Amino acid sequence: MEIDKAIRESDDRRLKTKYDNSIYVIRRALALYSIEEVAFSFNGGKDSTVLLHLLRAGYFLHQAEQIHSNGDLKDREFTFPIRTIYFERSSAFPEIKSFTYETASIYGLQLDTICLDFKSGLEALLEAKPIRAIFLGVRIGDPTAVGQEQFSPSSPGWPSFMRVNPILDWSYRDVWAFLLTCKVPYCSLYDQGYTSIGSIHDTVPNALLCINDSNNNKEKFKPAYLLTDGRLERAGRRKKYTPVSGRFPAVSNGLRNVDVHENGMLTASIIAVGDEILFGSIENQLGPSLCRKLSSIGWTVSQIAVVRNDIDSVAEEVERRKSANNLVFIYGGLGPLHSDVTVAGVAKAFGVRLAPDEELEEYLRHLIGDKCTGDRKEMAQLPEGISELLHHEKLPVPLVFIYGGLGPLHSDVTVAGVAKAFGVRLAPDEELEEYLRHLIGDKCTGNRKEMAQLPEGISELLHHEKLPVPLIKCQNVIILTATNVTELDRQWDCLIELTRSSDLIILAEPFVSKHLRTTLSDVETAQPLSKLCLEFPDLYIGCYRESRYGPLVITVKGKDQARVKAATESLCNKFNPGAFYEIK
Ligand SMILES: Cc1cc2nc3c(=O)[nH]c(=O)nc-3n(C[C@H](O)[C@H](O)[C@H](O)COP(=O)(O)O)c2cc1C
Ligand SMILES: Nc1ncnc2c1ncn2[C@@H]1O[C@H](COP(=O)(O)OP(=O)(O)OP(=O)(O)O)[C@@H](O)[C@H]1O
Ligand SMILES: [Mg+2]
Repeated sequence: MEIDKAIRESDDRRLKTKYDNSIYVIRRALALYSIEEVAFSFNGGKDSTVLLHLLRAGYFLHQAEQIHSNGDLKDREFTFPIRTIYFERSSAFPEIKSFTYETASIYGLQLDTICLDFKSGLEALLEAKPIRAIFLGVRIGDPTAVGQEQFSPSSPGWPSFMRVNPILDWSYRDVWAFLLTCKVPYCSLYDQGYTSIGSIHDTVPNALLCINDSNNNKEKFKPAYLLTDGRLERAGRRKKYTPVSGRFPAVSNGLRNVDVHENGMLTASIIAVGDEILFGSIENQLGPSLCRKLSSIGWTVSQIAVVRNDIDSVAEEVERRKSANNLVFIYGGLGPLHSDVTVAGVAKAFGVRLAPDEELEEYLRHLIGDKCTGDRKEMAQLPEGISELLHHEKLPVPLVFIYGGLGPLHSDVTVAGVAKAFGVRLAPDEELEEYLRHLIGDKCTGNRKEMAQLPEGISELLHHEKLPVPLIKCQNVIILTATNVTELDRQWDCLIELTRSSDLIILAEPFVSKHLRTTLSDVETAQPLSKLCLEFPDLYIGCYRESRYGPLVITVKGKDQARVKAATESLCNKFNPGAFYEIK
């Protein structure tokens, strides 16, 4: 098969992995459902074009296996029997319509054109045909992908079928790598700067691909595959799509949209995650250091909180802080350990699930290598809520009464089939995983994949050449990976450098402050200080003692140097000369 050959001959390892995983999902689906029970939802878009070729390759391999021809099946003997459904809309681009029909004719697709809306169309289709599973070209990052897995039952209120999403974890870059490597035709709109296609009413070419042609004053656009940052894929989609994805930069860099606090101050909150800090075993050194850094760029820190390594504690704190502050910084609890719950806590605070992020995984692959493949975890899944393990000391792995088709291969579908028969999903089973750990060892812990999960739809990676792994930003929450002050210094410098090119953190006017020291008692200073606060409501006026009966230090802080000076003079004038002296 041409596609399989093109991928095998390519030296793009990442693409090979994506391809293999998708083919695995397709073959699994074809093993679970008969050919009459599956359908392919095709609309001429780039994602469904990728899926078409994957399905053809997957079906070819499936059929070759079925007829034991050891792959001898020739391309020319090959027909593609999977029913293909196309919801035609009057608002679709003519180029999309014509590409869909041309493609159907080139590849001999059995195209069912449906002119109803999705839901009614599916209801009618499922009534007329025995379809139980539909392949879709949905990818993580699509607004409709939220909450979906590779196999996801249709939503409540929709007719009942299984949504199969073989390219759920493909990135924009993967899609183009595939289409270009396999040299397959795609809709001409993508060569005119369209990067994701909705209807004629909501889609324009992506402005990020615009080349200004000064000669004839006309806008020209580069082809879609030249868009380097896939997160900007939907920048040409208007209305409906614009505000949905947190990954869309107009929103994710949205600090400018966040209301500045009542007094014109930008406020940040700091959350440290660490049982050890609460036990008193280690000090929270990053908090004070971060306060100084934020203060140096004119920000006010409203709170430093320390929370336990516990998802709910993190989630509660983040939820409370994110709406009350322009930015929240969180650190600690990051990594593969059981106590590393920060990212999950942030996801929970935003009410989204954790989803695999390939870009982050790619960074982690460079950092921690290829050791972890996660097979064991995949095998350790059982039908949820109905499974019981039957232990016996003579059995290395406990029994579940059924045999054959058990293991990590694509043809090992028995457990999934049982789950399906009971209408429940497969869920990880820790007990079984423990047995498998003893049996097949610890080589495959899937740590890297686990660490490469991010809150879905709201995460953005902040790259900087000086950082081995990018920082993570979930809307207005920045996750710092620093574990000591030196690492924090480096990460902070990178954040500030990124800010200069992309408005990440607003650099506010810096504070001006004066510190006055006095040996006057606090009883003597209390009233004049209260009056001073009323006179200068725009300034921060605070005091602290160096010891219970020792000198008092008064701080006057604000953004206007003249006001700070006036306030300190006013205070000094209320007392005898020499009662206060300024300290640094
Ligand atoms: C075959 C198929 C199955 C779908 N199943 C669901 C579903 O189960 N739940 C749901 O909310 N939307 C479902 N949708 C709708 C899509 O999630 C989504 O609304 C649509 O693709 C967005 O496209 P639009 O912007 O053109 O409306 C389905 C769409 C298709 C084509
Ligand atoms: N009108 C439609 N008819 C059939 N399937 C559709 C239709 N609209 C969406 N789909 C299904 O939903 C998937 C996701 O749609 P989406 O618009 O995100 O991707 P695409 O159209 O393939 O590519 P692009 O992101 O470039 O528009 C499609 O791949 C297809 O499987
Ligand atoms: Mg589309």
